Amino acid sequence: MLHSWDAAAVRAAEQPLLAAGVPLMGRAAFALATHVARVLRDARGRVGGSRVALLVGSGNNGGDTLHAGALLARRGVQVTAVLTAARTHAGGLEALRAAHGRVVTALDDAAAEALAGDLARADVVLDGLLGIGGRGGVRGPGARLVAQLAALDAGARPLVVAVDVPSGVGVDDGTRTGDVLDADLTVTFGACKPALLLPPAAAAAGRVEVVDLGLHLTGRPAVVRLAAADVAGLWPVPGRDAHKYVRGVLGVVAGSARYPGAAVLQVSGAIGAGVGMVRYQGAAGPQVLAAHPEVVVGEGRVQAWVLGSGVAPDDDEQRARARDALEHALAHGEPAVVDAGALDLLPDRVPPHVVLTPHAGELAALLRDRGADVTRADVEAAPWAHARRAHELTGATVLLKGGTTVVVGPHGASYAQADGPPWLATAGAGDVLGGVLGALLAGRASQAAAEPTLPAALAAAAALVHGRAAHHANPGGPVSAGGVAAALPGAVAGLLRA
Ligand SMILES: NC(=O)C1=CN([C@@H]2O[C@H](COP(=O)(O)OP(=O)(O)OC[C@H]3O[C@@H](n4cnc5c(N)ncnc54)[C@H](O)[C@@H]3O)[C@@H](O)[C@H]2O)[C@@H](O)CC1
Ligand SMILES: [K+]
Repeated sequence: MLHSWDAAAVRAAEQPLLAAGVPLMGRAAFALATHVARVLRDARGRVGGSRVALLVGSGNNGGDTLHAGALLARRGVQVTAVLTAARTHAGGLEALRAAHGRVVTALDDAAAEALAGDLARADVVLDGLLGIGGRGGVRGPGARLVAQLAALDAGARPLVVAVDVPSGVGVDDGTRTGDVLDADLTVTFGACKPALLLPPAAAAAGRVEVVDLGLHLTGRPAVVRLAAADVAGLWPVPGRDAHKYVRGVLGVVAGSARYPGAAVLQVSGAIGAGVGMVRYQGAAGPQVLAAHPEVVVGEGRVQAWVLGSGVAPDDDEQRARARDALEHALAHGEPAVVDAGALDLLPDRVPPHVVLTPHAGELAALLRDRGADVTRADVEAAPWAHARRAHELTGATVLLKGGTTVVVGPHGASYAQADGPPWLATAGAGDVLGGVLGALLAGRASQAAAEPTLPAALAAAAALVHGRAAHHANPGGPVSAGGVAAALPGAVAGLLRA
């Protein structure tokens, strides 16, 4: 499990150590230089004689970068620091000069332009413009340097190591403003930051290395990412005396005569994830039974529900079934996944064991229905903020689908999972995910209703398993939603062994 902490929490944790004279910047710079040396060795086969350029901003992030540059210069690296602000960390600058590093300034756009060639020839560029003190996108000549580097062809671009965070990202909310230099590696200090997990900023971070500075971070982390090893603790693994009812019965109200595929895929997801039994309601019964003879079609007792996938707005019959099921679930404390065509059936407030699974467009519509002036693009620019808003407005746990899945529950529970390959962006994949999550909620129904933050953890686990199954389905290549569902049992088994 990877925890991230916002800038204020990191600063608060640094304070007592700084007061006690612990050389945090020295530790950070040493670790940074060690990682950069490793990058140079891996990419160029040597450390001494290679070229490193430092993009240096006005604060301590620039200080870290200069101190690391000094350590690299002492190992024979040709280091050039580009100072982008009138103010520069004095100790860092002194250390670099003492180590015979080259120092140039880019205090206006013309000077920044003139350095384009120098930067492009570097083996590695360290992005030390802004760290946790950055506000908004990079401004001033630093922005020009970033734009020049960002415009280079991938093959001609130096490797980029971001210092603490890629400069210009919203450290605490994962947004990004203006040009951000995509890093190959981010070396982050003291703790992971939300921007390194959350979309869209996290895409700029590359691989993330967290340097332990000995900070004592308390309270709830801002955003968490589950790892493979966390799944076994959340998964409803049957005991020796289990039977299908104990293991959980999932009611599925999905698909229609026109869209039977959504129902088939959702049921495949639930069965692949190991649900005890599925009861299906809707017009796609024949197709569901043809694919899964173990399914029972019709009403009956269930422990949890999945509602709305592939249910068209004009399908009055299926919408009525979804509405009845949702009312039943709410009246009886049964967990429910509410997807696509059932999202507009939600009452004003629901408990957190109701899990909404919208994509960005559906989340925007849900927020608009509740009076917010929000577009799909707004949601994509700030997914976490909008998922939180939806949780606050409805009370539900919210799983926002996307390349990185963001989950928000009560008491500040937030997850960002990036486990699937981009190939997973394929028709029907979301239906499979709903089935997986339904299986988890059915298997742990009474706990999910009693522990307000458990549904969020289960939703994150479902996203992780779904992503893993996509890798299993066809490593490195295209996948179909059906293929992902078929790969689920193997993926789950692998994770339970992890
Ligand atoms: N406090 C400490 O002892 C430690 C701090 N560390 C480093 O210090 C960093 C934080 O340092 P600071 O608080 O000095 O902040 P930063 O270095 O992140 O930057 C703040 C400076 O940038 C300017 N600035 C803010 N937004 C800008 C924008 N959009 N465009 C251009 N300039 C902008 C501000 O005027 C300020 O001078 C961390 O990210 C980390 O790299 C590490 O050395 C570990 C220990
Ligand atoms: K940075």
